[in-house]
Amino acid sequence: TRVARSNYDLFLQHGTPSELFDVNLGPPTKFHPRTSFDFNNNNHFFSNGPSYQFPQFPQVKPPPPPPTQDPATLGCGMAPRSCPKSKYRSYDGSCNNLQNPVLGTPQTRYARLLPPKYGDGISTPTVAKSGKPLPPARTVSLILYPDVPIEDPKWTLNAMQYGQIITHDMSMIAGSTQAQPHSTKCCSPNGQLLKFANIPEHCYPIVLSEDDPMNKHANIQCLNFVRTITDRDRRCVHEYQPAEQLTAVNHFLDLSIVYGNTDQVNQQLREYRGGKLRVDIRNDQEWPPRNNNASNVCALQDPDEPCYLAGDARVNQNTQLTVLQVILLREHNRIADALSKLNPHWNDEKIFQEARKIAIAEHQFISYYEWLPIFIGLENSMKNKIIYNTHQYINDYSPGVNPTIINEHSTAAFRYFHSAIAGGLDLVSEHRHSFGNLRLSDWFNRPAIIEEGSNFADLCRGLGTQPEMMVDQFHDSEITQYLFRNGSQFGSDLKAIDVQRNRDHGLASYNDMRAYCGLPKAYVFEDFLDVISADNVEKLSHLYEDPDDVDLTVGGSLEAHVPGTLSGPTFLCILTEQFYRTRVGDRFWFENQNHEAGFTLAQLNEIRKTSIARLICDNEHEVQSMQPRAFERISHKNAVVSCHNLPSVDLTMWKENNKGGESFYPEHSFDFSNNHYFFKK
Ligand code: HEM
Repeated sequence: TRVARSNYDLFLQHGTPSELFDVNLGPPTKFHPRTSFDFNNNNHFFSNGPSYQFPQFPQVKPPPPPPTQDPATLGCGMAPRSCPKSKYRSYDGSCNNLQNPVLGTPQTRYARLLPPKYGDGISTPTVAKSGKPLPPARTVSLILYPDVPIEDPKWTLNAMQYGQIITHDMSMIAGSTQAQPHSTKCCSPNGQLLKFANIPEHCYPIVLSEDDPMNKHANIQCLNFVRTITDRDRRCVHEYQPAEQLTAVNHFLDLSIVYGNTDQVNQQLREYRGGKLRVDIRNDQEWPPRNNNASNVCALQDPDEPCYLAGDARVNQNTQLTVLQVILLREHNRIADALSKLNPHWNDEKIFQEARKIAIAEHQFISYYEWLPIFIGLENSMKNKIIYNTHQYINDYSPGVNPTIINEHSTAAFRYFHSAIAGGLDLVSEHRHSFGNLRLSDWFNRPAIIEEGSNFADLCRGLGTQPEMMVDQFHDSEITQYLFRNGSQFGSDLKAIDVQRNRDHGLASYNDMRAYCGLPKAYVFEDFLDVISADNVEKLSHLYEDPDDVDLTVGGSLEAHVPGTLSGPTFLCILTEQFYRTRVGDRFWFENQNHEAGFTLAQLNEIRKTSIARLICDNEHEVQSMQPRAFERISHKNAVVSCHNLPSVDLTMWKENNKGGESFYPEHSFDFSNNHYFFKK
């Protein structure tokens, strides 16, 4: 059967609620209206802006940091000297906001919705109200996040995996690779606690109790944990200003995972011919180039195994993440090939930038129109002006909206979806028969597996066939006992890390964030019963001394979901705020009407035909069929069809001077980067 209309067309036709997403929308969500969020509150981003009003002024005087140094040498964001007039994004996100060109660039601070809650008011990890330590992160993980495997009835592993693509595009805590073991060792090589005097700077190890299964079976008492680098570490703050963590990548949703976050990385990735990105060809297929630093980046068992180089350092972290990175890389080259055939007079730079612009737009479209409605709800996304039901431009860019990634979003709310991770990856044939399964922890940082036999196609089909795990409080032990185990019996625990990271970043408490998001403040543990089950409230009351002590990561993850979404109200409020800012704070957002940098309306409506299903089909020739909505499980309403029958972006709309549509590229006559074209005429 031919699927005549794109997912977006169906969405337009059905409006809200849509058959397309087939969600139970439930009653309208109630949370803090976004408009009352105080943008000025976030002005700590601007290092020269007003400093914090935080509730408890330091109870313990921290050692003063060394004198402020020139940020140019150490980071914390440096404004470019000037912003060249360009119709394309920079790689580092600079000059996206012309009023504040450094906004959204790598090595700058995360934003915050609420002031931090450090132990000493300045930088040490959060402690209980009483001053005592909080319950150990690993204990919290063992009690609240056990492995109870429940498959999601509706959504595929693809939905989980694309989520990780989106997060990697938006942020990465500075100082960590989030993959390979950190070079700073906070525990002895055999997992013992170090003597206090021997613990390196920035260590905040996760301590295991005596009855911990890892301790009992392998005598492991300590898991490595290195604190995120802050503006204080980089010495670009004043003496008593509370620490703000830095993110290593640019904040925009701009496929920086493919193109890199700096000019230097981008240069390493480009072929400089035909507008293409560098690839290695093996078995007639395109693979990312080799990483020259393989022994440090990957966990190779044989030095000849591939270890990839991409725009993002985490590309090799897990098998299915690498699969989607390869698909996105191939998509760029596929578009570049098509554009150079259509416009043989374009040079490498022109083809590269136009292909990049199209690939980014497809990615923004898939992220916002296919992925977000599942995770934060269709109605919620529309109501909050995150997506629109239109064939027109959407001119909502606002330079006053800060596109910076919010700490509460990346360190707590967005990590909630770690729950959807599956511990085994299905290998699936063209007939959708699952004939094998790879263990996640066998292949962390070992991407070679995707090149073996027909694995790449089998994994692509697996992404669209295998269900993701239910988004709930349960987590697969592949990530809570075996994370990055690299051949050892045990590894690390991602949930314990998430809880520890919450405290490392001094996030506001769950209770304060609840109140910020419009839920009543809790005075006793029972007050949490409005959104958290009695069983979990009881567990919280045993773990924590006071309702104000409950970590945001923990409380938020136990809330009942808002109908039609995969999140409770507190996380939903944070996620909604972030995705609003990411869209409206991006001058190059694909739906903006921008005579210089945007698309023609005809091109924009081509972009709106793309889908995750077609993206995979177009970039792995052995995959010949796919269900139209590949974040959704196969069913009679979403049956597998031939790839050719899935709607696709017609790239002939990018043929210059195409008389069929509108007048394309009218700006060319003023664009000096293209003056060979101008003068030729
Ligand atoms: C197999 C899949 C995944 C693995 C192995 C994984 C692993 C990790 C690891 C090791 C970290 C760094 C932890 C730290 O040191 O603080 C991290 C961070 C994070 N993860 Fe995942 N993750 C996966 C999937 C996902 C998914 C599906 C999402 C959301 C949809 C997600 C969201 C995040 C976020 C937001 C961060 C913080 C990013 C930042 O540094 O700002 N992850 N993950």
